[in-house]
Amino acid sequence: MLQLKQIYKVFNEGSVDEKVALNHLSLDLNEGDFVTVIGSNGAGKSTLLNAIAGRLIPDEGDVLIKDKLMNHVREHQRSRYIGRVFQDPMAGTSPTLTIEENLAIAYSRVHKRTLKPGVTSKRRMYFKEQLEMLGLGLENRLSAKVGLLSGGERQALSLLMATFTKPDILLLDEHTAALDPSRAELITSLTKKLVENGNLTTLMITHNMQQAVDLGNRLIMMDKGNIVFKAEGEEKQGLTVTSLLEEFSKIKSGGTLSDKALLI
Ligand SMILES: Nc1ncnc2c1ncn2[C@@H]1O[C@H](COP(=O)(O)OP(=O)(O)OP(=O)(O)O)[C@@H](O)[C@H]1O
Repeated sequence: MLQLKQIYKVFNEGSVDEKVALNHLSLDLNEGDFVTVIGSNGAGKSTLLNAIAGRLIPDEGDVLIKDKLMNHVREHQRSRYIGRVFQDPMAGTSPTLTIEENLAIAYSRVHKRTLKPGVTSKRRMYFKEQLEMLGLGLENRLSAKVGLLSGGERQALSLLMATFTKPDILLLDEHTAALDPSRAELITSLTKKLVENGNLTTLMITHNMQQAVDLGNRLIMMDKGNIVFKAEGEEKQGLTVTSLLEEFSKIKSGGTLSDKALLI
């Protein structure tokens, strides 16, 4: 479903600030793979998601979605294939538009040919059904301006907007990190449900080791722009926070390791 071949990205090349953010990274995801992505600050996690989404173009390497080369497909064109949720709950929705209008925009991004002015009653029913899955009562507030929603409600709506069109790839960029613990838990369980229901191929960056262990069927750990540890299948299921920290410790050649090295 997604192939990354030898992706290389350097920032500020030739200057004292030169930084290799992605160092010939390769990754192959099958349909329905749910990969949690961990790694310390500056490891290249967000750059990886930006390269997939087309927000930045790698200096070298290929990005393929469903065997189609994406290197020259711009970010707004790739949004047909890719759903993305950011850390900031304000980032994925328009506050001055209603819940229904926000959903209509997300819908039309994918169903371009079916775009009609206004929201038809059939489509409104569909939006209501989708909102019901969130369990937050938003299906009864279709005409409410999104700016009036709480951070958690807004992030749930962003998640729904990124998933209900069944994108080929779902990118989650620390999407629970800015929420209080109970809301973060809600968004985590919604993520699990929506990804499983849609069998969505997903990459989720997190600094929460427990979340990285609990969610998904694969895990990758990044360091210095490349993948330094990966687990899948039974190995992934058997991972614990302690075993992950031990792996990281080994990779960092025996340095004293605290949770902080990965969490911060
Ligand atoms: N636009 C940019 N210009 C210059 N340097 C950048 C840019 N974007 C990222 N970098 C650098 O590339 C490296 C990788 O950054 P990236 O944001 O991908 O890391 P990350 O693993 O997502 O980190 P964090 O967990 O802190 O979000 C960092 O050293 C960062 O400073």
